[in-house]
Amino acid sequence: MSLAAPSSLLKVEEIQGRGRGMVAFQPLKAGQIVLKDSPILLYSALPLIRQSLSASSSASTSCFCDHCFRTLPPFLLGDSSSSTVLCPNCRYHRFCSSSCLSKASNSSHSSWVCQALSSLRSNSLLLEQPLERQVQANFLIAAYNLANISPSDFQILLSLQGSPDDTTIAASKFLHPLISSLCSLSIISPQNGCSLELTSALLVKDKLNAFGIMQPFSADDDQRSVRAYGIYPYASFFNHDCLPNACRFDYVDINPHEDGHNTDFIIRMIHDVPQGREICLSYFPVNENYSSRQKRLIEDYGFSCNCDRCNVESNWSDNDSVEDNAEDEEEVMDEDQSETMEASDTDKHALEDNNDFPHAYFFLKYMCDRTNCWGTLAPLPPEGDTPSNVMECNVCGKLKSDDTFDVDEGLMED
Ligand SMILES: C[S@@+](CC[C@H](N)C(=O)[O-])C[C@H]1O[C@@H](n2cnc3c(N)ncnc32)[C@H](O)[C@@H]1O
Repeated sequence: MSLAAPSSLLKVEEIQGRGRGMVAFQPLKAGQIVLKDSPILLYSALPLIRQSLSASSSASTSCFCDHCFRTLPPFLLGDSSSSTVLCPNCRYHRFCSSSCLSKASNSSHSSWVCQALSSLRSNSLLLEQPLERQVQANFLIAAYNLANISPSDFQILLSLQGSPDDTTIAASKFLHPLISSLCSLSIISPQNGCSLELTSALLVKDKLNAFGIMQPFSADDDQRSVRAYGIYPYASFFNHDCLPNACRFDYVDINPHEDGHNTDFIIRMIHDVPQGREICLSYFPVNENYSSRQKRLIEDYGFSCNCDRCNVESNWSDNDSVEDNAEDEEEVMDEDQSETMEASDTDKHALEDNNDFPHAYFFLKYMCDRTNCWGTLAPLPPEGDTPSNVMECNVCGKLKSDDTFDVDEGLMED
């Protein structure tokens, strides 16, 4: 199944050596929103049996809504003032409202999912497995459920990039017998069957295409964990670049409660690009060094990166970090250079010939400087033809003006 073009701004094209990718269909402006996407499938990144939030037996059984993944307030048994609701069947999964429970009962927490997850929670073989295997089980339950509740979305999932490799085949050899023994899997997915091959194919689609929906940013926590994973049908066409020209924003826990779009993504341009240029995201924070990026890209996504930045950094010693080099560059950059860097990325290439670290401008201008954040900054959307000079961090949400002075956040709320 092929998806229609996601918007008039982008088209999906075959890119040599990279499969499909997203290409600018017209010149794009810094801050411009080029895509809004909603997940076709979401699943929890937590272990099958979650730790309680406190040692008390009356403590919460989970800390996110099991449908929209909004953060839930602590839940005390017997507290009738709590607006959160438990699934009346399993009494385990919790939802932020009766409306979310009702939506979930017809979709993400169907009676099949409810029974399947309950049986997995009593499977000692699976509970002894590492977290990754348990989360893959969560995914497979969600994916086979999708086959039943939305066959067209299931076909979209199957059409995403990825063919099974040794790792996913090994995982499916363990998981497939477990999942296929669950109550009437053949009823849930009649037209697709439930073969070992299908389970392997699903696992690799997930591995290469799922986006992590992170815990809220906290300056005290340098290891933000993932609360859930989602499959986004259009956003999964973006290829990776270690110097991205667009970045992903989500407004989890911020989007209005009722609208059902808590986990939607917005992709915004970091800077101007001309028509025909490929639009790429970075699949992880841009501060990682060359060897750790290459390792992640090979292990998690099955390719080695040969982007401009990797070509430069492959010659650095292992101890060099972008921060060290960016600081060195900051000292030598004069006013004229800074202005050049605000211009289009055609100008960027002019800078490249002269520096050991031609991409220093990116880290100075587009990397958030808040402790433990490592987010990327993109301008707010332009108003008409007028570009915004306010940059927003896609991790901590900090707003700052393009000339690096913090913006009064009260003023920004209007
Ligand atoms: C989320 S998908 C991106 C879209 C994908 N190219 C497609 O055809 O659907 C991720 C996969 O795209 C490919 N890919 C992404 N960025 C790449 C890059 N910079 N160089 C080579 N392959 C890349 C890898 O196969 C990766 O596992």
